[in-house]
Amino acid sequence: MDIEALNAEHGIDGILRFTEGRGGLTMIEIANAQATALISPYAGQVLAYRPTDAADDLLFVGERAYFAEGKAIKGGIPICWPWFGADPEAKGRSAHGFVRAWPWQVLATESLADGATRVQLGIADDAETRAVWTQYFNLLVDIHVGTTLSVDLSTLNAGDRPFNITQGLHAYFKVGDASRIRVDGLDGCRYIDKAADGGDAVIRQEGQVAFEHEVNRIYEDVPPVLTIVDPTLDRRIRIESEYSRTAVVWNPWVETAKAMDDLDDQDYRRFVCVETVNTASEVIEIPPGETYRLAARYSIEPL
Ligand SMILES: O=P(O)(O)OC[C@H]1O[C@H](O)[C@H](O)[C@@H](O)[C@@H]1O
Repeated sequence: MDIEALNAEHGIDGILRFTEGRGGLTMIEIANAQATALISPYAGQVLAYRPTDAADDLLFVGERAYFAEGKAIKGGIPICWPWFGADPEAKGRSAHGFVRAWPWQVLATESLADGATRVQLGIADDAETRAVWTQYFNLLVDIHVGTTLSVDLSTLNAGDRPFNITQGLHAYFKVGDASRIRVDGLDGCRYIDKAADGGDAVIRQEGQVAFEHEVNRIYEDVPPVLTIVDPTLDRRIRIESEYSRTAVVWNPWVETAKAMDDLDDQDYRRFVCVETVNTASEVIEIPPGETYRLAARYSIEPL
C-alpha cells in the first residue's frame, strides 16, 4: 500500500496516520482524546484498542502471530466471512472464510462530533474473490474508536440470486489469567461442545463459564450482552452484540495452544475469545440487493 498517498487522502492531523507495522504491513494508528487503536487494512482487523483511562489494552495479539500476506493474524478481532469454521462445501478452503487473509480497501476516515474516530474498510467482489467464492457482494466494516469500540460488518448481496453466509467477529480479549476469569450471561443457554469427542454434544450451561481445560463452544439463543469478569486485571469487559443470537467461547488451553504455530505455549493464559457470530443454526440468507449486518460494541469497566 502507498502509505504517503493514504496519509494524504485519509490521514487526520494529530489523530489518524498510516504507518508501516509488523511484517511490513500497512497499519492505521489512531490516537484521539478518548482512546488509542491500531487497525490493519490487510484483513480489515482491529489489533489494539485502549481507552485513555484504561491500564490495559482490550485485545490480545501474540508474539508468534503471523503478519504476512495470505496468512490470518491470530489476535485482535479477525473477521470470519463468508463462512465461520470449516469450509461448508468441503473444497479445502481455509477455515473462517477468506477475508481475514485478504487486502481491504480504505474507503473513509472521519473525526466524529463526539470525539470518536471512524474508519470504513471494504471489499467488493472481483475475479480474484470469485475464484474463491462465486458470489457478487459488497462487504463493509465500520469501526468507531471512542470511549467504546464498535465494529459493524455489513454484507450487500450485489448479485441476482440469494446467497447464504455464516460469519463472526472473532475477538481475542486480553486477560490477566484465563484460569481466574469468568464469562457471564450464558447461564441456561444451550451449547454445542466442539471440544468434546465428536464435537457435537449439546449441553445446557449452568452458571458462569470458567476455564480449566480447552473450551470450544457454540452457544445458541444468547442474550445481547455478555461480560468477561477478570479479577487479575481488575476489570469487566462488556460485549454488546447486534444481529446475532449465537456466541462462540474459545480458549485452546495447553495442548491445542502447543499445537498451534502462531501461539506461544503460554498464550492460552493471556486471552479468551468471546465471538459474536452467525453460525450453527443461524445461517443467514441474503436476497439479491439486500444487506445483512453483524455488529458488536466493546467496553471496559472497573470491577
Ligand atoms: O486457528 P483459527 O483458524 O484462527 O481458529 C481458531 C478457533 O476459532 C474458533 O474459536 C473455533 O471455534 C475454534 O475451533 C478454532 O480453533
